Amino acid sequence: MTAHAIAEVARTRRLLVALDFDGTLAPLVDEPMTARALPEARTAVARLAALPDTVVAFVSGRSLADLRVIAEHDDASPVWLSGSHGAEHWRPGSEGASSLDAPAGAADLIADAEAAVADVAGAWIERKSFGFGLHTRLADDAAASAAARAVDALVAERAPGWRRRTGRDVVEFAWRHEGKDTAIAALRAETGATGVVFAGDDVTDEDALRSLGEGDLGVRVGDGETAAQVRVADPGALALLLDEIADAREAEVDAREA
Ligand SMILES: O=P(O)(O)OC[C@H]1O[C@H](O[C@H]2O[C@H](CO)[C@@H](O)[C@H](O)[C@H]2O)[C@H](O)[C@@H](O)[C@@H]1O
Repeated sequence: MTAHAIAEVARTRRLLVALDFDGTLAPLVDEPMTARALPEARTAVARLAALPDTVVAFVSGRSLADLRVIAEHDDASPVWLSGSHGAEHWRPGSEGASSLDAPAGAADLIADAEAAVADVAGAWIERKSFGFGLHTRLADDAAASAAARAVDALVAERAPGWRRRTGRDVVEFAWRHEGKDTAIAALRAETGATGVVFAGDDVTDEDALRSLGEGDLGVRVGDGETAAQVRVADPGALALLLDEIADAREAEVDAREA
């Protein structure tokens, strides 16, 4: 099944390989800014991005600026970026500036969320381009629930229109409502892709996976319900799969040029 699906998508005229970052290219870690893609994932991404009619994009919930740091991404990179779940973009040759115009009261709300969890062991607030995330990876279950209740109550009262998303030991709140489906639609249109590979590990990645169509390939990394056709165990297994896609795509390019 997997080999057949890879062979099919690799034959498409113009291929977009869109990849979630945390938990997909990079193993999850306790301190978010220390996350890095596995070396073998970096190698596979570089192989794919160097091929003709093949575009690689990272589609992440991270703020764009943070994504560029952890992905060790610079202005010379051929890798396209969608950050903040599709609300921020960087394209090759662009400046990648985002308009962050926060709604009234956002700064006070985020400061109050920080104060609300300051004494909860293992809980902390990540400030993001369009809101914030409550992290509880290092909290026990009771503390994590208490922190979520406190923050949920604040947002319900002061910003009921903000989008709430759950992830791996994180609850995020954002005044922008784009999802990874939006990111895939924009990337598909801008790249002229005729086939898309998307891989992700988390609930938010399912927005992208559900948006895929005929001729595309969805990959779920790890456990959990999914709309993906293919599942791999972890980022190491995903790196191997990306290498297989690169092999198949190279063969396709060679055949076209012969
Ligand atoms: O869409 P992604 O690229 O998967 O980003 C989703 C969130 O990733 C980060 O949090 C997650 O990874 C951290 C580092 O491994 C981990 O400590 C945390 O428990 C995970 O939830 C990031 O901090 C969030 O802003 C992203 O939205």
